Amino acid sequence: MLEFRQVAKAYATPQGPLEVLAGVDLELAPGESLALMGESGSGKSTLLHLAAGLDLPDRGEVRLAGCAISSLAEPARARLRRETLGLVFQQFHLVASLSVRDNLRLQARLAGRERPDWTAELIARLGLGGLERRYPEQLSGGQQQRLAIGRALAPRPALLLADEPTGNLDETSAGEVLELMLALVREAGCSLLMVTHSPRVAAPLSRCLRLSRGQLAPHRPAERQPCA
Ligand SMILES: Nc1ncnc2c1ncn2[C@@H]1O[C@H](COP(=O)(O)OP(=O)(O)OP(=O)(O)O)[C@@H](O)[C@H]1O
Repeated sequence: MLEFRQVAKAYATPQGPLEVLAGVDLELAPGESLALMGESGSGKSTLLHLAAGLDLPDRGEVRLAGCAISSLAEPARARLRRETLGLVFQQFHLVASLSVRDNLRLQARLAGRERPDWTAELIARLGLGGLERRYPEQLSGGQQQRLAIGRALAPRPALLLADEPTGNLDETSAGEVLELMLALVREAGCSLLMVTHSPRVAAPLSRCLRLSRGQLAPHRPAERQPCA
């Protein structure tokens, strides 16, 4: 589903190049869920952006759904992203001028996969029934985050990329939102790559890797190692 082959990425800084990924290999199988942990600044968001083709590696290759997304021009990357990926970030990036229902419909339509029955089911599953006509600013933080997750899943993507998807929520809402997201992902047979600082959030996923000094290594989140 997603493959990194010897991916390297550095940023130019006033102090010289900052090497964030130093030849990273990664393979995520269809339906697999992977938690990505690591200290602040270790490069987790960078890795996620490369996976989505929002940025390009300096060396190596990123393959998404069998396509070398890192070798495509931006219009083709954008198409592959629309057709294959759901993205959930800490900032919800909802369309403020569209209602709950239209936020969901827009995303599905952009991917050419609008299904009114699925939109209706999502609204119910997200606990947003009765709020379909509201605008994002008229929702609570937890409701906005559920909508952001629903919007990412509306086109039934093959892979969901999530960056601290419950980072802005209180513990109870975070637990509920996470449970809902994992259930929807499982039912859809969708793969999941999720960045998190929380061992509790990482624990239910099938695998956990830790990014440190530009390299990925297997990690056991339950042990609450220093990255938590
Ligand atoms: N555009 C950029 N230019 C220069 N440096 C950058 C740029 N983007 C990120 N960095 C640096 O690269 C490193 C990795 O950043 P990244 O955001 O990927 O880390 P992260 O693990 O996601 O951090 P956090 O957990 O705090 O969100 C950091 O040291 C950051 O300051």
